[in-house]
Amino acid sequence: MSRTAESQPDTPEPSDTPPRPWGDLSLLATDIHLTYQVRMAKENQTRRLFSRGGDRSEVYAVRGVSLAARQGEFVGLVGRNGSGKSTLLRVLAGVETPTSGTVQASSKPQLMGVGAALMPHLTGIDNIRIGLLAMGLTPAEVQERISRVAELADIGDSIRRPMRTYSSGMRARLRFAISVAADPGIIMIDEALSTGDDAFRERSNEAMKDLIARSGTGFLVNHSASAIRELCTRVIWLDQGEIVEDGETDQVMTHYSYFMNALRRHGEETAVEVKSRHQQDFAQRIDDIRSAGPGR
Ligand SMILES: Nc1ncnc2c1ncn2[C@@H]1O[C@H](COP(=O)(O)OP(=O)(O)OP(=O)(O)O)[C@@H](O)[C@H]1O
Repeated sequence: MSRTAESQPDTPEPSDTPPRPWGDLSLLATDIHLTYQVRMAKENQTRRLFSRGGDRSEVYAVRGVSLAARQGEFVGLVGRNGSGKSTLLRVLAGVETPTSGTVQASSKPQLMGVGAALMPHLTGIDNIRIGLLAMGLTPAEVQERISRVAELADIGDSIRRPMRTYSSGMRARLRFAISVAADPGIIMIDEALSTGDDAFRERSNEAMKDLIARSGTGFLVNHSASAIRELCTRVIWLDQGEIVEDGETDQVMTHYSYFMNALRRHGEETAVEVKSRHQQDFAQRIDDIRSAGPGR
């Protein structure tokens, strides 16, 4: 997998604005496949127990995904359980290596919570300091942003207590606040926004929108259709590791909820028919674009 940081040209441009060889493109993934090797437990027929040492098998988690994301886009990844959303997100973030395919990004993606490995014996404030330093901020920048992080996390006086005394929700809120404060060009979030009460959800949604408005790019995995509809400008629907449809939020979410309803009410066979129709339409749109050639 190659990961490309934005490169500087040999000759400086006359303007103060640094040139962007990437234009407004921020991430490009090409033909990503990821297969996990798993060992199946062997059933002991007499004792009805499972033991190690069974056959090896493969789980095909991501199959031939290609996508491009631009600045200002907030991309939602949706799909039923096990469809490959989290695996794809980790590959795009560079924390998991695909079996084949490439991911290139204009800046290092920040998978929420990964850059800031929080330490249980340190206070919230110390964790903010260390987390922001670990994500590449200077000590002066850290000092300037500490209060903003504490405000967004909104965990009251607990910010001065050791992290080991926090509830899991408080930890998730602190992690989220640290990740956003680092102002990453590309942020990736897996479910975390569902943590917390309505007030926190509102504040965190606002913080995300601000980040994207400042030319960031976001990716969000979330099972809540309302969170996806509220935040995402575009949605990618995955099933069995493949893209079914990639497009405008309202359209993809309408098709996806139709598929999920079919699955609940009529079972797999009918749902797969619904999915195939949308997948074929999407493939046809891509073919049409390809045969029309580049626009002007
Ligand atoms: N570390 C792993 N080892 C083996 N198989 C894995 C591993 N992680 C994920 N898988 C499998 O890969 C497939 C995709 O999993 P993934 O977690 O990406 O799906 P998901 O769409 O995020 O699911 P969910 O909505 O349930 O969180 C599933 O079949 C899952 O069982």
